Amino acid sequence: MVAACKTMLTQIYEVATPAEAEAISVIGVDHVGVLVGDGAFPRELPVQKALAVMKMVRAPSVVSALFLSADVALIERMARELDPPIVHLGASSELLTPDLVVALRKSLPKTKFMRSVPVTGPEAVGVAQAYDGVVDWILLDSHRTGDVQIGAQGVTHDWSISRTIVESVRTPVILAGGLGPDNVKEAIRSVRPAGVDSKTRTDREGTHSKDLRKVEAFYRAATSG
Ligand SMILES: O=C(O)c1ccccc1NCC(=O)[C@H](O)[C@H](O)COP(=O)(O)O
Repeated sequence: MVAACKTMLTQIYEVATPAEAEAISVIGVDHVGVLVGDGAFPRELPVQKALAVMKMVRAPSVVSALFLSADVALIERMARELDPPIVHLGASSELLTPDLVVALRKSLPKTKFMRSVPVTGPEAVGVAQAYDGVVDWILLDSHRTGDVQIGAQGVTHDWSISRTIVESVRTPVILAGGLGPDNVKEAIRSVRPAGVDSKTRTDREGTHSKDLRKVEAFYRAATSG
């Protein structure tokens, strides 16, 4: 029997249907990631659809509501309507700065916050440090130059930079970017994050719907010692 490593946090995006939400929480994934917004980005769920997905998440799993928008008023309004335990901010670094995140936190005091940080080079260390103590989790992700949002690239980045960040901040770090069942153990060994995230490599090939066998394999690989 494989011993479970209960301390490794797991997070799966993007969960877009009530059935996926229920199944993924039953697997034991800690954070069930739902992409929400006003439709400015592809596949964003509006409030009513997101609520139907969130309703099916079984405790102790919780919902992480991802906003790719940098429109703070929109994020605040939708977060009030959804009331998710976690708001995940995925707008690019230039568009959504730490001072705006601090202001958002003040207006949503009961909500936990996660901030994506693009790991594009050594400058990512300073970007991550600017969020240290500002958010509850820092998510280190791959980024395509010019994108106004961070992530969903399906590719890994330089894990040595991510390791440096893990060693230089106190805030728990979740590693994302090109992770799947086959490389998550190596990623954990290399970076030593508090948690791991997967989107593309736990999708059904060529789609944005989840492959539950891949999700379960990812979860098992991440949490077995
Ligand atoms: O979940 C999405 O659909 C999404 C879309 C656009 C940007 C980010 C998105 N998700 C945020 C995450 O935290 C992802 O899970 C992360 O970017 C990992 O992506 P991948 O490299 O595809 O595993």
